[in-house]
Amino acid sequence: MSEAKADILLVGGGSVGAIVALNLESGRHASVTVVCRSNFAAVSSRGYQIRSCDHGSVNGFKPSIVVNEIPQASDSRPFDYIVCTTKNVVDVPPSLFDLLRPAVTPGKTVIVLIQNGLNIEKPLIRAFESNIVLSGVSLIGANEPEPGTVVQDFPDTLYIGAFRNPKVSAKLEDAAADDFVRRYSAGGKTQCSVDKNVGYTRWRKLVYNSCLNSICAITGLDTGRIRLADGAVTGLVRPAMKEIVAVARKAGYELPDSVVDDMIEMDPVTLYLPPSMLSDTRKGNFIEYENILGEPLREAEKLGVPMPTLKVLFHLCQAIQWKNKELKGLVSVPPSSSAA
Ligand SMILES: NC(=O)C1=CN([C@@H]2O[C@H](COP(=O)(O)OP(=O)(O)OC[C@H]3O[C@@H](n4cnc5c(N)ncnc54)[C@H](OP(=O)(O)O)[C@@H]3O)[C@@H](O)[C@H]2O)C=CC1
Ligand SMILES: CC(C)(CO)C(=O)C(=O)O
Repeated sequence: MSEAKADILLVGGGSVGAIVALNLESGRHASVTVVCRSNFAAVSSRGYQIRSCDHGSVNGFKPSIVVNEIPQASDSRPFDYIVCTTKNVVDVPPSLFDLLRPAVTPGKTVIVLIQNGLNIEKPLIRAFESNIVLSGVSLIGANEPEPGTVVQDFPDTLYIGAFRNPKVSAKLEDAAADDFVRRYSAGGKTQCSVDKNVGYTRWRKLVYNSCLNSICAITGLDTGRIRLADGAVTGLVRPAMKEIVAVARKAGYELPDSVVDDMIEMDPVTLYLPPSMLSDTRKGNFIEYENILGEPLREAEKLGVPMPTLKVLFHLCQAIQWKNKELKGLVSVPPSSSAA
């Protein structure tokens, strides 16, 4: 007898969310309800148009259900999993936990955060103390150049492991990670594996994200061009990456020296890959600078590790965020006193 499909709510049907939904649905061990926002009209009418290095061209992919607001959890059929693939922008309300609250069944729904950054689980574990929260670290290189059209340039590699919730048994957390990996992998077009050391994996990925995402977003250059640009790798990328490695080591995660070159060379130059933060600045979207730069900086301050390059990158990103907040009416400035 085949096992029942898991009921999965996927919040954030953008670049990563579309591919996650495709992997889950194609394995036939999950039924996915996708919450879309700006691309709702496109996805609900025509489905996703996907060009993927893993799946080829998939035109008109429609997950089981497409909605444009977070549904209320049903007593008779609660969600087994809520997968979050929104950008984690903690300095812009509403908070992720307030957004998810109606759909979470206490003690039942497993929350999976497929998002970049450090300490993203903390507010979720505080808000849902009887629920399991899993970490999803993704390498995928996906973009949505227009609503509902998704381009995936990098093979989907996803690491799933448990964030430890002191009020939930570690055995149940690990079993949930195993179950999710099995369902996600069932379609056979992805590399999804269990992550036994979530802290290490997240710090390792920060070597890329804190440095390349921010430097590309600030300069407007993709990762290929940043490697070709005069002085950018030696003057900016490498020093920033070494600072992340130093603080990770002080925090107990022994990253090897080779991680710096591994991250710089991760994508081929001619892929001209825009990291997700550069895609956001190009679209005028808010950026995830707090969890990608702010949290590592705060850890460094606690541990007494200097991060001069990261600090400058953080404040430049903070200024970019403020610019977008003003454009979107979230902050206002006093009237101009210029005579012009
Ligand atoms: N793209 C990539 O290659 C990679 C991304 N990541 C991480 O994965 C996460 C997702 O990134 P990515 O897919 O690129 O992001 P996208 O911006 O492409 O997609 C996020 C989606 O979430 C939607 N969304 C945001 N808030 C809400 C809400 N309140 N209700 C419903 N939908 C909402 C957005 O809608 P709207 O369009 O209206 O804003 C958008 O469709 C991030 O943490 C990112 O850092 C990790 C590895 C690689
Ligand atoms: C490493 C990379 C570029 C894609 O996997 C990423 O994490 C991002 O775009 O934020």
